[in-house]
Amino acid sequence: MGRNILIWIFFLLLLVWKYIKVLKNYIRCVMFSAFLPGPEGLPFLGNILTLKNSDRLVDLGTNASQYFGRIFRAWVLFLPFVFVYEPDDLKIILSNSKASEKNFLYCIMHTFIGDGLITNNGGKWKQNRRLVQHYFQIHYIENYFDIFANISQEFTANLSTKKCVKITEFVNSLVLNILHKAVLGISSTDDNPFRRGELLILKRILKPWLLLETVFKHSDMSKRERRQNITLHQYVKKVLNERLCERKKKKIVTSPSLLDYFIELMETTRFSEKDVVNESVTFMLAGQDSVGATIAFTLYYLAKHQDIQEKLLKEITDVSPENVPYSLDQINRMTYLEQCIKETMRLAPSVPIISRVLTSDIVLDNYTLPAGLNVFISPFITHRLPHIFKNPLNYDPERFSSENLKKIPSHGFIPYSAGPRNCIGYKFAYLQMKTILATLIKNYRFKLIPGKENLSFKYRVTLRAKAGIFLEIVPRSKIYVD
Ligand code: HEM
Repeated sequence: MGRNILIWIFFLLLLVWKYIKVLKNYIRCVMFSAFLPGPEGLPFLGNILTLKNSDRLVDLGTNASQYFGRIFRAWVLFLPFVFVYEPDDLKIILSNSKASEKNFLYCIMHTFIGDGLITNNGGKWKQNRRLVQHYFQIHYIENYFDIFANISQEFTANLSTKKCVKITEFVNSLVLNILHKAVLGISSTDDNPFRRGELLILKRILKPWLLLETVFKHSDMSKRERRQNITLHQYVKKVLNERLCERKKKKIVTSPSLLDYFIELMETTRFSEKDVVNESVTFMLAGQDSVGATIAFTLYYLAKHQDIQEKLLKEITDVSPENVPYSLDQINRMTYLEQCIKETMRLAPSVPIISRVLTSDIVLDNYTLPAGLNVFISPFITHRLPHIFKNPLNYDPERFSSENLKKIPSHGFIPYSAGPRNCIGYKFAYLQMKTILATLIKNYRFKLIPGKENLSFKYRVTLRAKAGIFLEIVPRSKIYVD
């Protein structure tokens, strides 16, 4: 009896100690943030309403360093968030995975995405990242080239030339078809559930009582997200089961998909069947809007800057003068195309913000950030710092020529984040985006439409064009089809 009481007291003290530590950290974060500059907020709500105002967000993102200096804070209710955007500071935070982890905002995504590399922390993330990383080496990625090239060509051949095409819709459909084939090894259909997914993270922050898991799980929003999550997981599980049946029948897979590699891991390592499904869903979602938005934004900037589009066309036709499908080597030689994509990702990074919580104090040049602090890292802000990129609002692919590239400081260009939790799919994304854009630009000229010349952003988890992007498409010559 006496021993039981002692054990209870021990656990109680442990609990009290844990909460005292959390409280102590919270008070340190509030004290630290209270003295930082930042946008004006409302009592109690803080800066929540700013999240609804895309124009204000773009203004803050473009002028942060002029308004606030090196770092600034924003409040979501009583929680402070600190924005860090100078390359030297980012290097310290992003390269030290022991000092920072993904924070509670990624738990919000969990209901929809489920477990996977994006949402996991700790040992599970470490194990799966190490196993999956192997299949993202360039020689594996290059195996997908035929999928990228064939589907791009098929879509380009069927692109109707109209005075006004909603380019965002066209590109998203093209990217989803490619992902289906490359990740799941099947062709996409019109009713596949990945066409309908929606992350409700922003809507949830705008109704902050829904940030409490106990309240959220009874809401319609939560039910909708859980239904979507179940549908996506069931869909992938069905594809996996069919694939496993084919393997039992010893059907030979000529061009393996990512799912085939995951099955290989399942058969040889601790990667479980659940991991196969979770990671496949994660990769299907991670590779969709990010790539789609970058391609659509690039076409917009090329339509706006006809001289740059002409220069790019010259590179494409110099490398590939014949009207025949590209080879991998030709795509790899298109360096100006890569510069154009990078310049798009500088001005319009499709992941405009990522977030971390500090697990220990971090010393920067002028500040010590306290443990427990929620930090926002915004490629959108960093890429618009005028002391890193002169005339930051100008679209100029020359910034990424081999000569000028050396002048960009480490962590000055971070569209894929950096450090151990950087984007695992970035080589996949570059090759895919280059192949799609080279196919489109060789066959069509893209032009702005009078009255729809302006691009205004809206922030979701990915950056989007407010009302979509509409362009005029003019055929260059008769298109080639196999
Ligand atoms: C233009 C295209 C893309 C951009 C700009 C992009 C950007 C990013 C960024 C910024 C992160 C870090 C997120 C964070 O720390 O919160 C990330 C992570 C990730 N990305 Fe991408 N991404 C792109 C394409 C892709 C593609 C094509 C795939 C897969 C096929 C992919 C898979 C992932 C995964 C699995 C992670 C989580 C990695 C980890 O934490 O270990 N991404 N991406």
